[in-house]
Amino acid sequence: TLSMCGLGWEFEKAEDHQKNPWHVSIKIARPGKGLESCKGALVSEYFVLTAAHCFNIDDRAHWITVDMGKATSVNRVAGLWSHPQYNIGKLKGAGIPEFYDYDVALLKLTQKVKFSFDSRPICLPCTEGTTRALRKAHPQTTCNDHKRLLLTVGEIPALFVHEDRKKLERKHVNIKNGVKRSACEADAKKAPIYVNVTDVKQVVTPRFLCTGGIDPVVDPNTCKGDSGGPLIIPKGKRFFQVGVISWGVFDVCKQPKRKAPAYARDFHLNLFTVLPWLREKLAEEGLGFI
Ligand SMILES: CO[C@H]1CCN(Cc2c(C)cc(C)c3[nH]ccc23)[C@H](CO)C1
Repeated sequence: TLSMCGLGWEFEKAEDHQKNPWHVSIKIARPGKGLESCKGALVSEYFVLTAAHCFNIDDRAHWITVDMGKATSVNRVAGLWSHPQYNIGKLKGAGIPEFYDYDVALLKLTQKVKFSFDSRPICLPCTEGTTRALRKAHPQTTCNDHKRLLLTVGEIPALFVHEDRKKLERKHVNIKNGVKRSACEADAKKAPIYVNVTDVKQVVTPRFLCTGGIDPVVDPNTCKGDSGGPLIIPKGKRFFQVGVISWGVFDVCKQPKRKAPAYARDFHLNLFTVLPWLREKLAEEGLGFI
């Protein structure tokens, strides 16, 4: 059966996880070290999409658990694949301690997820599910059509989900994909660890979407703990993932009392820039990449 992606249960009484049935919480329990947590999105029966920086090179799949919100089970992980071009230490030689290019990873679960009210995948770009969800279901619909329809030029209304003590809160932001894009990206240089950055393009590569700041409106910012969660475009009562939350200039959760500065921006890995990798890794998942 063709499972419908990106469908949330919108009734007011619906539970958080029924409204956001793709939202997952990821825990990494490294022996002898603390617990690290990240977020992710269910994208098929076996796979969760998240950020590569949530993991270390020597992390083992069996240290990772995936919680889909239902009190009962947590899911175990059979495999972890970070994007091959992800390398957080790549620019250390240039005095840039953290480099987030290609910050995306896929986790394969040990058991197939039974889709339900609480667990259902989000729509990925350039899949048949997205064509149907965009109600453009004519066979000529191309991957470029998806990009044109979702990543329009200008300020794009989008959202991410912040999890606070098991409560899921939707945060509404604007992707700066037009004239405001360069100002958004320029604020990356205000990050303390980027003091040695001469050209912002060294750290804000073409792989990123930019949100945050106060223009056109004050955008909420991400926290470190939001890493790996989806950046979502709501369209016609369906939800489309266009990005993965990667990094931010200012961690609002670290200084909750302090108002975020105007230069607080957030950067998200643009899924349209890693399609060959997504197609390859998700080839067996029946998503019907176009
Ligand atoms: C460029 O320098 C910064 C890089 C990352 N930042 C941490 C961080 C990560 C890792 C991931 C997400 C989603 C974040 N949202 C807000 C902060 C934040 C710190 C600043 O807090 C240093």
